Amino acid sequence: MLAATIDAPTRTRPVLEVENLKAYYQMNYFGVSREVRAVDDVTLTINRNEIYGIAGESSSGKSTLIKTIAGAITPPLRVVSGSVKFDFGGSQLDVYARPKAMKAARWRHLSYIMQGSMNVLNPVRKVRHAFDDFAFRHMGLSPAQFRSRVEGHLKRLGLDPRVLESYPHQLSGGMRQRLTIALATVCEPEFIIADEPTTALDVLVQQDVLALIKDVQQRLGSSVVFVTHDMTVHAAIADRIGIVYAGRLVEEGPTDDAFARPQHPYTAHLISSLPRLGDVSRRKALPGKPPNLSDPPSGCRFHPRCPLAIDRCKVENPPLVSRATGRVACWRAGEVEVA
Ligand SMILES: Nc1ncnc2c1ncn2[C@@H]1O[C@H](COP(=O)(O)OP(=O)(O)OP(=O)(O)O)[C@@H](O)[C@H]1O
Repeated sequence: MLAATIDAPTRTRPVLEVENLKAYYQMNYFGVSREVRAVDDVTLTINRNEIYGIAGESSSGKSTLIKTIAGAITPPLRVVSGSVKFDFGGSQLDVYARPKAMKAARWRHLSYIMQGSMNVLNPVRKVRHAFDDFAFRHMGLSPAQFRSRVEGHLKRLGLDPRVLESYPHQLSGGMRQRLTIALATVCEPEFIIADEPTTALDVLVQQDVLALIKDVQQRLGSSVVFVTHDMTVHAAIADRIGIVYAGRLVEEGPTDDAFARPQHPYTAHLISSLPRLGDVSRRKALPGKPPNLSDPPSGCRFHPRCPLAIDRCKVENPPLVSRATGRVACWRAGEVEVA
């Protein structure tokens, strides 16, 4: 389906609604148990036909959030409360109320591009087996029709179908990542989840892979949610961006707005740490370290590192409230300057 055929009300129809989601790692060390609150009360909505980027530094909970959205959780991770609901063209899917339905929806309606392409490409089998193993049974086609569909899909994505006869180790990292994207999209899913889709690729290949994600998203009219700590990747493809700090969503809005007018001091910090052409001055590092998520700070979790913190921030957790173009959780929202 082409994006151009999607009318405006359909485009703004939510395809995913996450409400008050809490997902914790239940750890037990020598009889002492503790919870790592990696996703702590996250509420967000993703619309049809949009690319939503989740940003934040390492260990902020980005991967755990999208794993939880994908229903791909295993112990010690546990969903403590909240809900994740998809609406695939009128058919509702409540991920944690009906986990079996989620299994059936994978690949067909929803695909998940995990970190590292080798996870889905078996090193000792030719690439075509990955397509046979993951996609064939979801497409209701004869083997010959399936093969022709896969080859057509690869060609549309600028890939030579002969690559199906290669072993993963014969291909470059960029090619393997392109194949992972082709694999994740061959069933034309409405929703694509990607974890660090371009990390470990060099800059030029990275641009290629980003263009491919954008192209396939537009071609299918699907929604994409992806995670990366790299703000330049968000700037390149995300329509909207959600900033996560210590397991919580602290700011969300259209990417251009978030970059031009960040409302949260943490967003401002992420943006001001980006290198700028011709600017050789040293970027100011944020003091301190990201908090321990089994014992996070009281009030606003960012307060120990925040240049604008006031007493209220130490005791009261700021709610995520709507602003003109997005949402922000900060008692001093809007008083921020990008250095
Ligand atoms: N399997 C696990 N068991 C226990 N704790 C975990 C596990 N995986 C992640 N965590 C913890 O959960 C928190 C969030 O980790 P997560 O990987 O979701 O962050 P992230 O923002 O995706 O980081 P990165 O960018 O480094 O991948 C961290 O404190 C991390 O140590």
